[in-house]
Amino acid sequence: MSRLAALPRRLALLHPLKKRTCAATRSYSTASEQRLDSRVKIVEVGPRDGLQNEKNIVPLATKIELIDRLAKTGLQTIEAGSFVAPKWVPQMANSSEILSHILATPPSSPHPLTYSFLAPNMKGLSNAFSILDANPSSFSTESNHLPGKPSLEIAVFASATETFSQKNLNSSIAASLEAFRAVISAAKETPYNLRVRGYISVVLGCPFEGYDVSPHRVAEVATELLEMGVDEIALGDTTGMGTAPRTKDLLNCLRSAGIRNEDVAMHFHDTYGQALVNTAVALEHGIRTFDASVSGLGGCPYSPGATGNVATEDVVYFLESLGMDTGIDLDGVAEVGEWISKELGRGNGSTVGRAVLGQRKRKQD
Ligand SMILES: CC(C)(COP(=O)([O-])OP(=O)([O-])OC[C@H]1O[C@@H](n2cnc3c(N)ncnc32)[C@H](O)[C@@H]1OP(=O)([O-])[O-])[C@@H](O)C(=O)NCCC(=O)NCCSC(=O)C[C@@](C)(O)CC(=O)[O-]
Repeated sequence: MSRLAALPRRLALLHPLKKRTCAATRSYSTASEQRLDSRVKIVEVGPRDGLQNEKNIVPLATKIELIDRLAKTGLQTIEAGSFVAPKWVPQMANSSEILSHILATPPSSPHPLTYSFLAPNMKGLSNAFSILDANPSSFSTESNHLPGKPSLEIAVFASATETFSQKNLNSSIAASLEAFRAVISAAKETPYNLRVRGYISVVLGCPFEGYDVSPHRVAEVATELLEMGVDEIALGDTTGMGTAPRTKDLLNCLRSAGIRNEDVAMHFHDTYGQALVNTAVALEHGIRTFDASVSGLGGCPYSPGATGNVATEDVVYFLESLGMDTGIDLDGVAEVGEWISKELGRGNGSTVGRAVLGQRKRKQD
């Protein structure tokens, strides 16, 4: 059954549960949720979330090389750009060129590849559509898989707090959700039939409102996005303020609200060094999709003090050490991480990346 066909049943489940309190965490998960599946999906967000905060404009050729190199490491979903207002995030201004490149010369890969682009409003989505219209038959859709042609995904991004929503989108949470409704429905229309991801930022701490972020509010926003038709909710610990107990409480709250683990991705930043601990909590809870950024690049321009996403190399090493299967070549990602760090003139932010490359060098010496 397709995801869309499954939606009404899921919504029928969600509605009566919407007002459940988050205390009701007992025995709600289904047998399939409890089954410990060892396959984990890593969403590489380096080329977008990782680069968007870089002060100096990264050359288009470097961005494209980064995306192409990452696609050869076994990563199957790569967030490649962002159709936002350039005066808000100048670094993402050449996302049209990036999308054009991906469609014109998709990297050869034994795996199907999906590229994701943020679009906060219809203006951003129209800009993405104009590239798709100029390149028909160059991408797969949810309903029409074309061998060797990448799939595309659009991501909208809501917030769990009003202050962050104003700072990031210049609008209230409610107004942003109304704008997303149009984006989601247009993205899903024929001929595009695109997958849509719905981010929720600052779910475990807000740079303006502190630790007091209500998990109930997160569950409400997630429910609204799912009702609008998003295929996945990505929970952003934008500030890295999340801790193990609070990650657990949040996920229990979402479960109580009827949100399925398979509809949830975790997006951890490592500002306080808690990202892998929180990853373990989410994994134990049954989550199987995690965002990460090569060499720990990143930080949100509208979240002062937030540092990078958890490094892809660290997440891969950690998950594989637990017996999980990421399908990613650790050495390959470590090389990309070292390369992009040098290109950006910064240190490699991945502990594992440095260790892997250091060990290789010692062997060679
Ligand atoms: C939503 C707006 C546009 C509202 O911003 P606004 O200023 O209220 O928008 P507006 O409608 O008044 O338009 C202002 C100007 O921008 C243009 N414009 C308007 N929209 C677009 C567009 N899509 N693409 C290109 N141009 C656009 C529009 O045409 C106009 O141009 P002008 O008439 O001045 O020449 C703005 O707030 C914005 O772009 N915000 C994005 C901020 C952002 O990208 N933040 C980072 C991503 S979120 C994140 O990183 C967190 C995440 C996802 O990683 C997860 C986590 O860790 O939490």
